[in-house]
Amino acid sequence: MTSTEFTTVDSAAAFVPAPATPYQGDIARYWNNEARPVNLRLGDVDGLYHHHYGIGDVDHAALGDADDSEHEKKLITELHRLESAQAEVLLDHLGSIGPDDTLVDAGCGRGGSMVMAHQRFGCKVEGVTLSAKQADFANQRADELRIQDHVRARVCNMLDMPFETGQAAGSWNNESSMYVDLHDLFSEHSRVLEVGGRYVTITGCWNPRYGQPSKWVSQINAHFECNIHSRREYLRAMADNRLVPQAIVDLTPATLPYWELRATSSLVTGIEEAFINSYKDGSFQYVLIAADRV
Ligand SMILES: C[S@@+](CC[C@H](N)C(=O)[O-])C[C@H]1O[C@@H](n2cnc3c(N)ncnc32)[C@H](O)[C@@H]1O
Ligand SMILES: CC(C)=CCC/C(C)=C/COP(=O)(O)OP(=O)(O)O
Ligand SMILES: [Mg+2]
Repeated sequence: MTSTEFTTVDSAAAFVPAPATPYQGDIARYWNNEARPVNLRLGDVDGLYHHHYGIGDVDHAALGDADDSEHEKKLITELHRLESAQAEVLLDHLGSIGPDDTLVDAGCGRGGSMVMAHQRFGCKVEGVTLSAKQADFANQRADELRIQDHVRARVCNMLDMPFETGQAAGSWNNESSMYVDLHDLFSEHSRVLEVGGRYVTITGCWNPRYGQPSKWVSQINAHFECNIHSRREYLRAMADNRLVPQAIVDLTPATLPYWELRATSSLVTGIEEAFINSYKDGSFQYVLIAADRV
């Protein structure tokens, strides 16, 4: 076998299943083509590549003066620090996970959260994404870190995961639940989680108190080809699928500093205004929900 054949066989792209729906085909294409500097340059800071947003206060001392020649580099490092802080908070809510446990990252992107989970708990982490490019990227990072026996991404639909019933001690969606029907999603998490297992999501959701999705929420949906759900829909779909919330944390005030900082950077993508305005007018919320599988 030539080295080229090895590359093909080892690549997640060699095993790409047909998309379950035309929409999922669109989403696979979207993430296969994604290469925004706001994601790649932040990931280059320490090799943890995220496709989620940040939380926490900005460290203005670390940023230095705006006319400092290193300012942009410091700003990128700071945005990345806030994105990793977000993943740490998600992992904090998984409860006690041991090295013999398996975790499932549903919609794992380039795998940054999976690496962090393995580094924290020593456990196995299985990720799924629709994008072969993302799965290859995540698996290459795992190889480079020599944790490929514990961290693995594959191309598959999170609504139909190749894991056994009750196999996972914990599972999560980090900004990936707005691509699927929530009843279907929580039914599948409920299946793969052991009884007593923990599910965690961090997500943007529209606020039922606002009434309907605001124009900013509609703009975010159009930008990412996703379908943001309401907070009420999350709670209802969990209740219908044996997932009992133990913590509901409104992270909206904690994520605003990230967005306000990002809006000043050279890496803006044009979606910053929609996030800032919808968080400020109360139509959109950044929320963590941790639930027990009962
Ligand atoms: C915004 S990214 C989040 C990535 C990752 N959770 C993170 O925090 O970096 C959304 C991810 O959801 C995945 N996704 C969307 N719909 C999916 C589905 N039906 N099955 C599996 N993955 C899906 C995409 O492929 C992408 O990896
Ligand atoms: C909170 C909500 C509604 C999220 C939608 C899902 C999404 C696209 C998350 C960030 O991905 P990214 O890191 O690739 O986006 P960006 O390029 O804007 O940083
Ligand atoms: Mg990003």
